[in-house]
Amino acid sequence: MTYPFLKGHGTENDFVLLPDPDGTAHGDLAPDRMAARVQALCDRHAGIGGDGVLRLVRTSAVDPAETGGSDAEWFMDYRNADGSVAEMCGNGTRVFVQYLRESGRDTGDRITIATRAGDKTLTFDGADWTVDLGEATLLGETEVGVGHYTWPAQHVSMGNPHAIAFVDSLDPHGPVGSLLEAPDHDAAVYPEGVNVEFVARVGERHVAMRVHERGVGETRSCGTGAGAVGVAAMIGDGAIAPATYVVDVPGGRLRVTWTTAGRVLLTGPALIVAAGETDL
Ligand SMILES: N[C@@H](CCC[C@H](N)C(=O)O)C(=O)O
Repeated sequence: MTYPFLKGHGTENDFVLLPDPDGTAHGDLAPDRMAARVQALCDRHAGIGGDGVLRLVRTSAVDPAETGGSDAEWFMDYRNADGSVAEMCGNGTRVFVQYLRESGRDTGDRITIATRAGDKTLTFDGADWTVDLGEATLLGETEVGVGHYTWPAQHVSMGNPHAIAFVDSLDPHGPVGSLLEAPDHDAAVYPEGVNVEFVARVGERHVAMRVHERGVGETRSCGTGAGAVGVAAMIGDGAIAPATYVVDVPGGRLRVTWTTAGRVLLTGPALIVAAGETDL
């Protein structure tokens, strides 16, 4: 049996999109088989390839325990490439609404979708999407490590967990290395795993980052990570809200605004690049 898919990315954080409006296309799959399907779709050699899967399903077709009883029409069912379920995906939200727009399912410039981390509202300025990620929760200091190097890190939740370490250099030949393996972290602080961002200062209100994502590996971008990094950098600089920082990622450029109300806004592109049918 085949089913439709699309491929899209936001600053090269890439996703397989699975339109499943009434929740029946994959609903027969037990959780372990859905995880296997996600792994097969995301496989870069034998599958379509992606950092994760975005299943697009009407909120009314999903257990309210997962959607938080949201009134939004669409629920973003996000899964990492290893099949694990995550609370949120910042880049994924932009790609999700870009698909809604291109498919004519919702042509508005302002769209609210449900996620496991609550409703997220996105606005379109004609080129980029801005997602209101909500408030960052600052959870204190921890430590991350690569090989025999360790760094102090900020523990920030954007609905999903992040550890942010400021470093002198992001060079893969330097201490941060190739990030082929997950950085060391405190399992007591992060029992569900963590997304680790390494950040270098580039200039005034301008930083660059590399990220090792939980459930994926190193990716070309992480939207919730960029949001958390922006806030950590602003706090480090003693910046007064509202403030906007540029966050460079290997796959492009994102902008992060911290509003006077304490909300974190993430702005960047979203592209749908392919569509087809698969039997994976
Ligand atoms: N790439 C995403 C984050 C995806 C989820 C993450 N790997 C996790 O497990 O928390 C983003 O753009 O935010």
